[in-house]
Amino acid sequence: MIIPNTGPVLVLGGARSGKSSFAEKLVEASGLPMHYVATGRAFDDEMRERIGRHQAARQGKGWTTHEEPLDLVGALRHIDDPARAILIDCLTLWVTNLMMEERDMAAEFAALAAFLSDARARLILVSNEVGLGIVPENRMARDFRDHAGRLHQIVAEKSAEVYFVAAGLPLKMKG
Ligand SMILES: Nc1nc2c(ncn2[C@@H]2O[C@H](COP(=O)(O)OP(=O)(O)OP(=O)(O)O)[C@@H](O)[C@H]2O)c(=O)[nH]1
Repeated sequence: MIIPNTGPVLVLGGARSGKSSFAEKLVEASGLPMHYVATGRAFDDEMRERIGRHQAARQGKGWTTHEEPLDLVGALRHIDDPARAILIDCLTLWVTNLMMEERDMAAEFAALAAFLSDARARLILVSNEVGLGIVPENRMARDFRDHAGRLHQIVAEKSAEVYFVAAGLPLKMKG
């Protein structure tokens, strides 16, 4: 059975909260061909190892992987199709990559919002909720937290469903 696509789904959570596996289950339950858009970059051995583990976990399950650290909207437009389910993992790494390249954050977020308004594929977007702790000591970390918070509000507004995952348990916040 194919569940109707009512609009994008945003899955938020902390590190190791189980948000990615919850999001993967939503995509698998769609019954549609599954596309994984990774924004992560292998900067060091630890990240290479992590990415390798994720790739191994998806192996043989029918996922098609796309790696796009910066032009997320371009990559999504390229594969947007009503007969596909697309998992975007994750928005906070995209924010990190945009900041590293000193991109215009407001313009990038507006482009994503515009895409979400008319996207045809079933979209599941994963992101880290990073705003719950104490105020970060350095300026860059504070800017990152603020960009992520703004982006989450923009994406949540465009989403049909929003979940917050903690301890492997999803809490539905919208939809
Ligand atoms: N470049 C690239 N990155 C990938 C690939 N698969 C996964 N990743 C990245 O790995 C990241 C997730 O890594 P983790 O830190 O292990 O997971 P997490 O999101 O903190 O953990 P959970 O809360 O359990 O989901 C994602 O945000 C992806 O961008 C891939 O095939 N290529």
